[in-house]
Amino acid sequence: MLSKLRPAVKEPLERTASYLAKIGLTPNQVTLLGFLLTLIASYEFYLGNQIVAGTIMAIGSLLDALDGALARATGKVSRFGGFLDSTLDRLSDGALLVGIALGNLIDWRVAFLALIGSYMVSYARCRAELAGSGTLAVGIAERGERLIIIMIFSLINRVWIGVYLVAVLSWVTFIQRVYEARKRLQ
Ligand SMILES: CC(C)CCC[C@@H](C)CCC[C@@H](C)CCC[C@@H](C)CCOC[C@@H](COP(=O)(O)OP(=O)(O)OC[C@H]1O[C@@H](n2ccc(N)nc2=O)[C@H](O)[C@@H]1O)OCC[C@H](C)CCC[C@H](C)CCC[C@H](C)CCCC(C)C
Ligand SMILES: O=P([O-])([O-])O[C@@H]1[C@@H](O)[C@H](O)[C@@H](O)[C@H](O)[C@@H]1O
Ligand SMILES: [Mg+2]
Ligand SMILES: [Mg+2]
Repeated sequence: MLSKLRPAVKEPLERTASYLAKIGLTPNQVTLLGFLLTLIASYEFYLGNQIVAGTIMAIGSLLDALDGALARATGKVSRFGGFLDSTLDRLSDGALLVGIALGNLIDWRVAFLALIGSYMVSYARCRAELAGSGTLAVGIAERGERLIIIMIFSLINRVWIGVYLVAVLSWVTFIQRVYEARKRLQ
């Protein structure tokens, strides 16, 4: 869903990316910086500081949109950069939910369901694309949506609602992707 917004936010992202280029940052550095901020946000969840965590998470996630924009704007797109971006996304998804669960902000079993659901969404896309489906950016709760849900509910000190929603919507998205993959890979 949110990935359809890409063309609409291309220009402000490019402008911000050109600023990052000016201060000498490389795409991989931006990827790592975003990851580091997400780890700090996870620790803040563990401490129970949901609003601080949600705010840091927003900045970290924004950097995730900016690393690719920077790579494209400066001709520094690399296969390793794409690999690093996606791999650190998985670690970030895990760290956030572990931080929320260890901070006792949610029943750990719900966090567990949300985590496996999120991983299945990403894995289904990756595996289907490898099998030749073409870009499988489909479903109600792609990564951008899942992050925004967690952010919004953290900012109102109700992250548990966000995790419940992700636990349900990620599995719905996984099923949507399985159906779509079945259609495309016949
Ligand atoms: C509470 C406040 C105080 C906090 C302040 C923060 C605020 C300034 C902004 C808060 C916005 C917040 C809601 C942001 C949430 C954004 C979040 C949902 C974004 C999620 O990210 C997913 C995003 C990116 O996905 P990918 O990583 O897959 O894509 P790319 O990185 O573009 O490309 C990958 C591709 O690039 C190559 N590559 C990558 C890295 C690398 N090291 N090397 C490489 O070569 C390689 O080819 C890879 O394969 O998903 C995108 C979906 C969509 C675009 C989401 C749009 C949301 C948007 C960001 C919202 C903000 C818009 C706003 C108008 C921007 C203003 C900028 C501002 C700073 C002025
Ligand atoms: O598949 P998903 O979790 O909705 O979302 C994500 C993709 O949109 C993104 O392009 C990729 O870099 C991520 O690692 C992740 O796979
Ligand atoms: Mg990125
Ligand atoms: Mg990323």
